[in-house]
Amino acid sequence: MIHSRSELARTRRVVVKIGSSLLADATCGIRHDVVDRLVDEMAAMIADGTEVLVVTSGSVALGRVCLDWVDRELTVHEKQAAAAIGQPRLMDAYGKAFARHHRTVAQMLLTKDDLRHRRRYLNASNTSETLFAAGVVPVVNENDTVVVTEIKFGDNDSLGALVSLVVDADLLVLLTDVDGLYSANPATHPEAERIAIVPHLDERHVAMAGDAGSSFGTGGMASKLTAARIATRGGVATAIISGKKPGALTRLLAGEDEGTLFLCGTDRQTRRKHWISELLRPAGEIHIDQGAAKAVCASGSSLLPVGVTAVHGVFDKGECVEIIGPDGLIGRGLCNYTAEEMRKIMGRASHEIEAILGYRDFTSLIHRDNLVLSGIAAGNTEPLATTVNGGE
Ligand SMILES: Nc1ncnc2c1ncn2[C@@H]1O[C@H](COP(=O)(O)OP(=O)(O)O)[C@@H](O)[C@H]1O
Ligand SMILES: N[C@@H](CCC(=O)OP(=O)(O)O)C(=O)O
Repeated sequence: MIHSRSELARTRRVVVKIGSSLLADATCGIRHDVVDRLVDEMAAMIADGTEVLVVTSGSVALGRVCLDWVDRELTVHEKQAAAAIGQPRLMDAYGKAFARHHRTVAQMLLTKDDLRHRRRYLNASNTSETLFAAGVVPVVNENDTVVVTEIKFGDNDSLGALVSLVVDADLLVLLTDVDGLYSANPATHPEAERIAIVPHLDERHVAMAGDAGSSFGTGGMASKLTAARIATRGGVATAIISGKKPGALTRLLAGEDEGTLFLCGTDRQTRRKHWISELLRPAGEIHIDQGAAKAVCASGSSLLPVGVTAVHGVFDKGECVEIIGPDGLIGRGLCNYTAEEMRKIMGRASHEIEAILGYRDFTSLIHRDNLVLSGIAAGNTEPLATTVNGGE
């Protein structure tokens, strides 16, 4: 895990997210000069032994330029159509730019829904491992043509953060048109100052973030901070740097003072727990009494039926539920029994499960390996992340 700038020189695997504001030009479409320059830097990093995965934006922006749909708001379907036009152009640009360095690129189009399913999450992970092993550069974007509101990533910053967890990167770099987080939006506050290092991302930093600076960007600085929080909590340091400054990426990885570096929290969750806390949508609630809350929070125990006072919702085995204690949300976890079964065994001792249900696969309702405490229950002040980018 990276805890200082000097450790960046040891980066083994990096996810580089490139924003639309860098790649798209309202008159000529894709900025080949920018793609070529960034690819040159990434190819040099790969040659030095660092594995690179690119998360790229720009398909919608490029499609808009192509269709001359630049000066108006687009409907969701128009954005999807624009993405279908822009995406092959993007891949063509990366393919040609990396080919100059004798590198092959591979396209991976993902949706958040893909990553919610454990098997698909692991498939995405295995595919990228295979590509890394073959020396190929994976280029990821959201699968814009198939997403609808409930499965859409807030933006590609969050996609970059989630992908950095999927591939177990050491570093996520968000390349944009500004060289880091400033004390206020520099587009409107020229006196704002760059924040060089953020040891612990908190509400003060969120309050500094404003909207997108260009007509092609989405989410602005706020979405980059959401991404930094997701990644750093999962043990992936995150940097926001300017993609407009030649050599900035190279200097960052050499440990020099570029952009803003967000250090990893000390409370790294396992990848599985991070998947539970960041990606899954709770299907119900389990209410527990004080004794169970204490066992789960203070002793890290599995949740047993004896401490459960109520079960709300309809859910299957393996689904994610929220755990509510007498003082509020405690955490979330994956269920070993269905909601209907849980209602039958709640308040009862584990040895009674078989007599009540006719079988007993587990003594607990939620095993501690599948249970993630919320910030306060876990002993820190950050609230539990329930959704990416506050959406859904
Ligand atoms: N506190 C801040 N510090 C730096 N940039 C900020 C801040 N608040 C808002 N911004 C804006 O965020 C923009 C970058 O976000 P965005 O346009 O969505 O980029 P991208 O397309 O690269 O994802 C910057 O151009 C800047 O105007
Ligand atoms: N998947 C979309 C990403 C849109 C997006 O998040 O843009 P940005 O804020 O520039 O990273 C596209 O390729 O246009």
